[in-house]
Amino acid sequence: MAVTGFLKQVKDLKQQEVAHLTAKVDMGSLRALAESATPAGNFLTALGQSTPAKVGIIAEIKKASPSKGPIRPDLDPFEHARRYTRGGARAISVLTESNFFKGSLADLEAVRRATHLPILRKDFIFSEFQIYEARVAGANAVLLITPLMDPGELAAYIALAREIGMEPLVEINSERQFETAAKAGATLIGINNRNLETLETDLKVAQRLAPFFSQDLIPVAASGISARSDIEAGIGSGIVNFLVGESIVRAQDTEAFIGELLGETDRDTAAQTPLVKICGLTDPDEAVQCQGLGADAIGLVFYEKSPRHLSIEQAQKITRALPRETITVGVFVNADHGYIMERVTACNLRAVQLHGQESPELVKALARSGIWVIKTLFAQQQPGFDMARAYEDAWGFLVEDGRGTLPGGNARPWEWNRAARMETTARTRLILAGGLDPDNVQQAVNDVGPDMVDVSSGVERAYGKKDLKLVKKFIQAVKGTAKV
Ligand SMILES: O=P(O)(O)OC[C@@H](O)[C@@H](O)c1c[nH]c2ccccc12
Repeated sequence: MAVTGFLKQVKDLKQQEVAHLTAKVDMGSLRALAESATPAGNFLTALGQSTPAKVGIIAEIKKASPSKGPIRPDLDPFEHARRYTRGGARAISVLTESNFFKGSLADLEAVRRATHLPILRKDFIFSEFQIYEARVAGANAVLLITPLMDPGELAAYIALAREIGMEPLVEINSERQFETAAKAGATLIGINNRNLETLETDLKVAQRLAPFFSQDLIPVAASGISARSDIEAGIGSGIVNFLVGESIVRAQDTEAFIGELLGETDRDTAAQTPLVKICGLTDPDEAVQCQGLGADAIGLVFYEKSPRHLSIEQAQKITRALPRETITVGVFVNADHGYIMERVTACNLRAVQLHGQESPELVKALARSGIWVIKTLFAQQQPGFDMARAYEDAWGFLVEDGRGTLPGGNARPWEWNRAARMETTARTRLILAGGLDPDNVQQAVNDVGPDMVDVSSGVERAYGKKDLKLVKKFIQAVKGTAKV
């Protein structure tokens, strides 16, 4: 498709860049790598959950732009992604284009380490190479810009992205482009208020095009959104997902600004619903059912003295049965690096939970390989809550009492709110555990405000066997609803 203005300029430049890169790679092995990548999160599912009362904000990492020049050149993608996550963003968009937007794939990789939210790679994509590359770096979605390619190519790239586990966000700026995108098979369609040829922004574009969308298509409004009133105008025309770049990046208080866009008046009551981790599963069917009920994370115990201990083969059966977006967590007690990594690799684990006296060095070494490390800190045992600073590489802290006979899963409630007072450096995630059950979890969540709650015995009928009715009741108590 012939393009003009800025779009032509980028297209020419990027085509050369991509030709140069693809000359050097073996596309077959890159595709194999992309197919085996299983980043957490599902972009389509996440956006599908938005409603007029709870809109989805896709917060963008954008250091500079062609129309504005530098926006925030020193932006740290890792720290910013954490702020977006805490503030309640639904997904994160990362501009990886380097010439005009000063982004990189390394930025996307840093965001991947920082969050469990789904990630969109924003770039000027016109080759399968860039789609594979996005997946390998940890993306759950890629941007495809309709006027940048022929309708046939667009359809092929949409299919390719889905084949390797990503959902494309297909961008349009006119009625004609909408027709092309819909015919090519797009589900998520980004209405860019900014015309990429002239770089002019007009918020009315999304409102004008939204009425064309049928029920099975999801519109996402993008560009120029800077206030709650812009979101409300979008809601008025049937849009419930919004992509926001510059104004979020420039905000003084990122979390508060996202809260404003979401229409939250009281940050405390609007705090994010915690994720739910069901721990100590031993059966693939049960694990799949827990996931189906809304469990975000599944814990697999690799500790021989535990009644819920799994062999590598048993654990593989469970992780292979689960959908890609499930956060699979291997639980270890005083195991060494080799023992842990063998299981991470064989079972394709997303995270590890270290439930003994593991050293800060081990946490650091594991975190370096891109695994999310959850370190357990105990109220009544070492390492205590005062050790948080020493474990600064941890993705999160699981807080437990530590009095029971087993290292975990003792079904004993404790003074949870001691954890709420815990001091951490760059607020690492807080995962509340120990004695939680369907009857007490709501109170515990209100008292502590954790990022995740963890339960094992509280939803069991026997060691390692979950009572699905209790699992459902537990998830309902945390999230207000459970899936059916
Ligand atoms: O910073 P804004 O005005 O909130 O815009 C964000 C986003 O829509 C914009 O970055 C964008 C939309 N489509 C693109 C395509 C390429 C590069 C960038 C974009």
